Amino acid sequence: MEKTSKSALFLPAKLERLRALGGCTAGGSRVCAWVAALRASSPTRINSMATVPETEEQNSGILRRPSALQNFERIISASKGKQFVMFLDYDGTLSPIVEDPDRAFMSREMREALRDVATYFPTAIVSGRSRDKVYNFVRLDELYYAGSHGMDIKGPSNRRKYNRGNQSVFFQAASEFLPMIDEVYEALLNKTSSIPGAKVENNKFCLSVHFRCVDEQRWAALAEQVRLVLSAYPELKVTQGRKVLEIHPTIEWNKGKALEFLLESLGYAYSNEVFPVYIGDDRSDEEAFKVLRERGQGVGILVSRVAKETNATYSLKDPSEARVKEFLQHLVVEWKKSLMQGQ
Ligand SMILES: O=P(O)(O)OC[C@H]1O[C@H](O[C@H]2O[C@H](CO)[C@@H](O)[C@H](O)[C@H]2O)[C@H](O)[C@@H](O)[C@@H]1O
Repeated sequence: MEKTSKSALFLPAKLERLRALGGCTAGGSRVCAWVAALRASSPTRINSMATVPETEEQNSGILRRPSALQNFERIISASKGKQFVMFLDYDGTLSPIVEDPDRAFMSREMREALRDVATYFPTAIVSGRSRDKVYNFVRLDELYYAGSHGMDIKGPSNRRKYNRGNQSVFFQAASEFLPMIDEVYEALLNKTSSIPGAKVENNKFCLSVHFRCVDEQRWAALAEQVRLVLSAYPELKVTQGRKVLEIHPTIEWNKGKALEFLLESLGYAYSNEVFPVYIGDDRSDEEAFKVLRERGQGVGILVSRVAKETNATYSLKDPSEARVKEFLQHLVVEWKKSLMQGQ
């Protein structure tokens, strides 16, 4: 009698699991891996309006980082005598995650908190969005903006208070990729137009393919279109965000490099007098957390409802907006207090 191997016995169950992963039965392991990562990236949608909160159990075994709010005093005492520099991600950190990326507005209160922070500390937004788009949401001229995952950086035009080099800050890491990104954008628009809910966003030096409003059974089909289009562009790579595939040039540049670039522009490249704080919710923010960890400077703060593997030191729990705003407000109050005590 022919012997059935152990792996063959498991095959139907394995296929069933793959099917459950967004209709992932074709397209190879790359597409299935993307779909699996997308499923894990954000709360599951049960209808067009509601989300199911993820639970701690989903990530059992991973310990949540201590709360940045509960450890506020500790952060302040570590920063004594140093210059705070604030770095903030946009989506999911300063604005809530919503279904339509064009409507991810920041609240008036958050804008106020951000404006206050930027009055006292150099402050940068580091986002996957294009620089123009993120500026249009935030609309504060006194900030530094690093769009396209840090590949497009511009400092404030109207103020050089913190810029010790006193030069205006402007840097684009991937200009030569612009025509290619535009070409791939058109191809993706064309190839994904028949998939209901699919959205392709042009973020200038990178692209986002949104899965949030696509039926999960069609996720593999959408991911397969991305794979097919990109097979002609080995110069581009794909990373996963919150129900989004992000397409970037394969260059050694990311949010961590942008953080280093900005610290250098501010005159803090090799300084011990600086205390950078980076707050973000996404995989792409991990590069920046890692840089802080390696420099042994400042703190990375992960915004997340659940415990996750992270290079951040602290965390802020959802609702992200409320917690991030509270943290920024605390910082300003504490700073004003220290100024008064110093007088
Ligand atoms: O680096 P970020 O500022 O966090 O940008 C990352 C991506 O954010 C946006 O997508 C995410 O937020 C959308 C609005 O809430 C949501 O609909 C989407 O599902 C999320 O992935 C943005 O639209 C992308 O282009 C960015 O890459």
